[in-house]
Parts: sequence; structure tokens; C-alpha cells
Amino acid sequence: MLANPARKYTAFRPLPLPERQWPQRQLRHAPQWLSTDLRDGNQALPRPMDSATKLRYFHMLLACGFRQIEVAFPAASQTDFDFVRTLIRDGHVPDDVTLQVITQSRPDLIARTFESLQGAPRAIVHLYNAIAPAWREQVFGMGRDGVRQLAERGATQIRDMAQAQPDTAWQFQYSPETFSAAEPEFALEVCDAVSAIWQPTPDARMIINLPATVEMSTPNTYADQIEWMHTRLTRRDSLILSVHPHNDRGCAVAAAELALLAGAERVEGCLFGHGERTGNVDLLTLALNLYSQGIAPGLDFSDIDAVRQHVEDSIGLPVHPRHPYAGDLVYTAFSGSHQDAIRKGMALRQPDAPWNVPYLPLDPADVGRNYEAVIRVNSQSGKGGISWLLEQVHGLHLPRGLQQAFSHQVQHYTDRSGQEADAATLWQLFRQHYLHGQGRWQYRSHQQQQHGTQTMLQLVLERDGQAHVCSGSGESPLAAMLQALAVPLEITEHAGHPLGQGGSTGSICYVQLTHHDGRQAYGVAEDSDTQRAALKAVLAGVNMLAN
Ligand SMILES: CC(=O)SCCNC(=O)CCNC(=O)[C@H](O)C(C)(C)COP(=O)(O)OP(=O)(O)OC[C@H]1O[C@@H](n2cnc3c(N)ncnc32)[C@H](O)[C@@H]1OP(=O)(O)O
Ligand SMILES: CC(C)C(=O)C(=O)O
Repeated sequence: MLANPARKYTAFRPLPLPERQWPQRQLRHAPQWLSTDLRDGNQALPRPMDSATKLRYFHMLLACGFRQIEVAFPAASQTDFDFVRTLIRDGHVPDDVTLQVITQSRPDLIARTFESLQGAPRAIVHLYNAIAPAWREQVFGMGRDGVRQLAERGATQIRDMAQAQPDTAWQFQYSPETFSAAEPEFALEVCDAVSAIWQPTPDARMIINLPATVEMSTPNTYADQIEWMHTRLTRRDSLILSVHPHNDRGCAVAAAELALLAGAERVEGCLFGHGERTGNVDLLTLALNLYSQGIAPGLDFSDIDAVRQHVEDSIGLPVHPRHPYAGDLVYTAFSGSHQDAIRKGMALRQPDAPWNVPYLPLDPADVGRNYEAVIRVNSQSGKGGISWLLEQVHGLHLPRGLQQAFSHQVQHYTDRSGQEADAATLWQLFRQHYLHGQGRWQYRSHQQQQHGTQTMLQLVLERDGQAHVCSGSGESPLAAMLQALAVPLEITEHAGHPLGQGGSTGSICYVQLTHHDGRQAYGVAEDSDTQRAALKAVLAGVNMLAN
């Protein structure tokens, strides 16, 4: 890299727009969506999709709720042409869905495009040509007039060919490709020239689509460019203003959102941001950004993993595990403090109250994710996450002190193994540490009598493998047991609950014992009988302190 990059790269010059309105606005409704997965997305694949894959993808897009789908560049290849024919001929396009196809401003390509659309009830014909200086000079070898005339010639041919196919309800779209790199007044001149030819009306609007073909600037600058056009375009009430951001600087989603504030009404992009180079704007992220602000996006991602799987299988590229809303890890907390906050938030959550769970901008359940994956345990995790998993999967409600004590065991395991501890491993570790049933004292049977406030307990135990009978009394069966055992211990905590998850039945009991020398341990036991579980838990605690 250069010590002085300014020798090679020039900063993008922002457009002065002191009267800008967009920073004061808020998004309140969803835009029109155009999926260009099958065109801009497909043209950027190492191996473009075959027709069968494209057809399945088309139906997946319909199921997500897309109503405008750019399906091909029909003049580019026989495959693209045939795909459009198949969609039309075999009746794949529902009545409320419009196909869009793209063409360069070249007479043979436009003619072929119209041929592909024969018999379509509705269609959007999308004309584009690059207008920015580098393209004018290097690609077309033309001045501004030449480039404007290129657009005008294409628009005229499209108008005339559409008139010759009156059975189709046509809508026209013009993209001044490389808009964001072009001089705004020239972009305006070309767009106005095209709309002068197409003569849209408020009832039959044409689409002006302003692409950031290459993302050149910060999103606020793109928003200024959009607002500048929005407030100056001739026939504005007869236009649908659309944006088509790419993601070269990693800001396409922000650019699209600010562009919507700046007057755009429609967004073109792809699922998961596929497309040329760094991709098109990710429509799924945009839609779920709206959703998580309480705005119905008009797209349905209730089963986000199915959509992701479909896209991955179709295009042969993976979705990143940290991809917003859809990545494998995006609802998952490994770190202790995040887990603690999520667990508390989930516990306090009221079903009808606004979503307010810390660290989770969206309820994973809304996109078909379960809560199990929300918390995963590794060496960065704390007691909160560990107990959440034991609670969710095995129905254990560990007392706080036991959570702390057990988390040390888990930490030891994860540090040593370098591995994640899933719910099954945690349960195994818990059983191994607390429910192994070994130790000096073993329970055999007991009998209990009540004399006023005093409980009399007769115990048949095993001590070091030998039968041991003893008795004691106290204000509770557990106190009576400690007396019977004649150990210098106190019960400092006692909790329990029925079991019913993870294949267990009966009750589980947790008892914290404190030795007179200050040492503490938890005894845990499960049994079909609550009383027996408590007595066994005391013995387990005694065994722990004996170790
Ligand atoms: C930003 C975007 O995503 S735009 C969409 C881009 N998508 C694609 O290009 C995928 C499909 N494209 C193709 O398959 C091919 O490019 C075809 C079939 C359309 C055309 O192929 P060819 O004519 O053989 O070659 P090629 O694409 O290199 O043509 C470039 C020519 O088109 C001209 N051209 C490029 N864009 C346009 C345009 N929008 N309008 C008119 N002419 C254009 C170039 O100036 C160049 O002209 P030249 O040959 O006189 O120098
Ligand atoms: C043709 C236009 C819309 C395009 O794909 C782009 O600029 O990226």
C-alpha cells in the first residue's frame, strides 16, 4: 500500500445540498421491492444458475412475497431467453406479479428482448446505459450528447416496439448506470430526456432507477444525490424513483435506507446481498431492519433458514455465519455477560409487550429460529448461559450458588478441551459431578414420624459399603437427618422442583451444606419421591464435603 494514497486515489466530492430534508425523516413504510437475484445476482456467479434452478428460485422469491422480479437479460444468452419464454409460456407468473427484463441500448438486443416477452400479460422493460465520465470516455468514447442520444434511441425503440405488442401491459424503466459517479445535472438531463420520450402519467408511471453501480461515497452523499434528483426530476408525479445500491464500501444497506428517506420509493437488490463484486444491497436485511422497527416489510422470512438453504444450494456460495438476521451465529451469545442479560430479558418478557430483550434486536422465533441456539457455552461463558441451557433443555432451575459452583466445573471442561459444551455435554457434566451417586454415604430407606414440631427420622444407610442404621430429630426432616449423621454441618439452602424434561421424571432437590469450618458444598439428588430426593441430596452434600 502507498504511504500517500492521495497520489493515486481522489476523495469523492460530495454534492452541496444545504436544503436537504432526508436527515429529519423516518422510515414509516416498506418500499416496493424488486429482486434482481435472477439477473444481477446471477450474472455475478462463477457458475450461473441453470434454467431448472432459476425456476425453483423464482418460485422461492414468489413465496417470500416478491411481486416484481427481474428474471433475465434475455438478449444475453439462449438460456436467459428461454427462461423468460418458459415463465410466460408455462404460466409460472401469478396475476399480481410482474416480470422485469433488462437490455442495453442496442437495437438488436432490444428487439430480442421484446421477442422474449411475447404473450406476457405484463412486463417491465429495463433500459440502461452508463453515464459517468469514466464510462463515457473509456467505454463509449462519447461526449455527454452522445450518451444522452444513446439513451434516447433505446427509449424510442422500446416505446415503438411496445406499441407494436399492445396485448402486454408495459412499464418502462430507465437506469442511468453509474449514476452515483456521474454529474447530477447530467443524470437529470438524461432521465428527463428518456421520460420525455416515454411520456409517463400518474396512472402509468415509469421507473427511474438510480444505481450506485459502484459504491463511491458514504451513504449520506448517496442520499443527497437521490434527494437532489427527487426534487428536480421533470414529471416527478409520473415516476417511481428506484435505487439500486451496490456494496463496494460495505454500506449498501445504509445507502438504501437513507435513499428511501431522500425520496426513493423502490429498492432493487438481492437476497443476502449477492451480485457483482461485493454484491447488491441485501433485501433480506433491509426488510428485517424495517420489521424490527415495527414496519411490515411486505416480505415473509418466517423460515429464514429454508430461504438461506435454498439460496446457498442454488448459487453455490455460502451465507456468512454472521450475516445479519440469517447467519448461523447471529442470535447466539457465547460470552457470559451477554448470556446473562439475554436470559434475564427472556425470563422477564411478557408475550404482548414490545420486544426488549437485551442483545437481540429481533425475536429469533419470528424468523423460525429456536431459543436453544441463542445461548451456546464455551470458555467465554458464565453461569447465566450454562443454567439457561440446563433450564431450557433439561428443566433444571439451579439455585444461584449452585449455578456458580457448576459454572466452575464447566469452565474447567471448556478450558481444558477448547470445545463448546452443548446442552447434552452440560447435562453429562452435571450428572457426572452432582448425580453420580457415589461416595461414603448411600441411602437405603427411612421412616419418619411427627411429634408436634419435631420430626423423628429413622434411617437405613450404607456407610463405606456397610449397613448403618441411625436416627435423629429436628424441626425438619433434613435437620433430623444431620443430627442422625452426627456431622458438623448446617443446611444453608434448600430448593427443589419437579422434573419432566429431558427424559427425567420425579423431583430434583438441591441442598447447600455449610461445614462449621466454613467449607460449603451442594448436594443434588433426583427421585420419584420429593422427600427421598431431599434426604439423598443431603447425603450427596455430605459426600462432597467428605472428599
Ligand atoms: C451494471 C450491470 O450490471 S449492467 C448488466 C450487465 N450484464 C451483462 O453484461 C450480462 C449480459 N451481457 C452479455 O451477455 C453481453 O455483454 C451481451 C450479449 C449483452 C453483449 O455482448 P457483446 O456485444 O458481444 O460484447 P460486450 O458486452 O463486450 O459489448 C460491449 C459493447 O457494448 C457497448 N455497451 C455496453 N453497455 C451498453 C449499453 N448499456 N447500451 C449500449 N451499448 C452498450 C459497449 O460500449 C461495447 O461497445 P463496442 O463493442 O462498440 O466497444
Ligand atoms: C443496470 C443497473 C441497474 C445495474 O445493474 C447497476 O448499475 O449495477
